[in-house]
Amino acid sequence: MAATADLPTLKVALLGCGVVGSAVATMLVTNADDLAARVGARLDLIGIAVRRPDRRRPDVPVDPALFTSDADTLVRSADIVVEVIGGIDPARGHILTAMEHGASVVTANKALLAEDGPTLYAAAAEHGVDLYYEAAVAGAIPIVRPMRESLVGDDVVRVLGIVNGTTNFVLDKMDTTGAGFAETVEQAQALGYAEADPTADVEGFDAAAKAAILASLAFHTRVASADVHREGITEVTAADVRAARDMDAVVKLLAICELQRDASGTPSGVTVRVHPAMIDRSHPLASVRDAYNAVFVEAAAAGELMFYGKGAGGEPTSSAVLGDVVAVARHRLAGGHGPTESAYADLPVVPMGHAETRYHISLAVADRPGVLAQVATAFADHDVSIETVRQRILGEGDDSRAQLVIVTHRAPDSALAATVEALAGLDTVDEVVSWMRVEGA
Ligand SMILES: NC(=O)c1ccc[n+]([C@@H]2O[C@H](COP(=O)([O-])OP(=O)(O)OC[C@H]3O[C@@H](n4cnc5c(N)ncnc54)[C@H](O)[C@@H]3O)[C@@H](O)[C@H]2O)c1
Ligand SMILES: N[C@@H](CCO)C(=O)O
Ligand code: NA
Repeated sequence: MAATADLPTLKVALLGCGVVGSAVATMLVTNADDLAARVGARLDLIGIAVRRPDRRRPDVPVDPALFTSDADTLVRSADIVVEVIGGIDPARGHILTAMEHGASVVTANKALLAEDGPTLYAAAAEHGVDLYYEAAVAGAIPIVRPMRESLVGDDVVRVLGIVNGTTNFVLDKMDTTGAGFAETVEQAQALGYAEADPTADVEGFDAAAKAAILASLAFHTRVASADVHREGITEVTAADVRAARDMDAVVKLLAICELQRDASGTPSGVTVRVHPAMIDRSHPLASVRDAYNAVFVEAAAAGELMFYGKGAGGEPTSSAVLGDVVAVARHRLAGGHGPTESAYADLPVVPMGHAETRYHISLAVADRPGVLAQVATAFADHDVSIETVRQRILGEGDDSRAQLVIVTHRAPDSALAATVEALAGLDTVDEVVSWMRVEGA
């Protein structure tokens, strides 16, 4: 390797030394020569801000004197600040201070970007620095840079993502073992996938933040976490998973970002939602197993693309962070900048009721003449067109019951909700056993 000792130096400050931060620090130190050769400058780790600087960290091969509890002072003297503390504050304040003092920022903080990304972008533009965040969506998988750069000449029309590893692990295990939700979450915790408090994952908050970031990038508009329709996986039952199997589908927690157009074909809004959905086993996303992530993108000219890999874990996530560090370091040396915020389209986020998809509905009904006609009328009354109906007779005689499984054509979510309410009110319907959206067609 060519000597790198004489190269110029860029000062890197690391904020946070947890799962991601410790892997980033390790890579910065152990790969120092290669990184220097790739950047054209040595990346000098000048400090690591943590809550408890005195704690021993034998796994992190750095000089213990680098640890400090004073993040505010540290960021003022850096060229590049890597923020892997997480959460909104104080991470936001440190990033803004860093930018004010001329540092480019690399962050993995999806929560902050999805809550207040425009403030960070504005500060980066004001101070002429970079804001990079590949690790914030789907960990190691390159998806932010493809959306911001590779696909920016095309028109993205839809993004379907499995962007949370914990929930994918749980749903995959429910599918392969037939087990219920609670016992599968316990297994995920035992294996270290799910946190002790798995709320952010299983209730879809983590996926919703990633969906907001993806939608903003895909459609050149601002979408925040609060704009995302969010349903988690806590209500998914073993029966739902079996019902999906019966129609050769699998249940996934999907992040779905779609462009809506008016009658003239002009983009008129976006829908952004996170919820469990059935997806046909022939769809590429159905093959995403265990805790893996994948993002399926449909673009006008490129057609369909899928990005697949590890969405979490210290080392995989640090790969994305280091890629960003090299990119912003190169810009500093060459005197250029990466992309700024692109929100010119300024599209409204349309309410969930306007989102259109297909639905799987399972009903317990009486087995007598006219039942099917009544059920079909409830769908027709709400302009929801039925694609398939399957009936299974349960029991015999006057009191025999039937299970009806109906799959619809595409319909607005509000129409489906009204149909389900009408079905529940029919005297021939014992119960709307379950309903779930069907995606990917
Ligand atoms: N863990 C993953 O797999 C993963 C994947 C993608 C993105 N991320 C994101 O990376 C970020 C970090 O995640 P993590 O899993 O490493 O978290 P973590 O909890 O393991 O680490 C957080 C670190 O920040 C430190 N910290 C907290 N508050 C601080 C403060 N006020 N000042 C200084 N240090 C402080 C903690 O001491 C700890 O060292 C989060 O934004 C997370 O969403 C994590
Ligand atoms: N908790 C997340 C990883 C960090 O985004 C997951 O399970 O995918
Ligand atoms: Na990524």
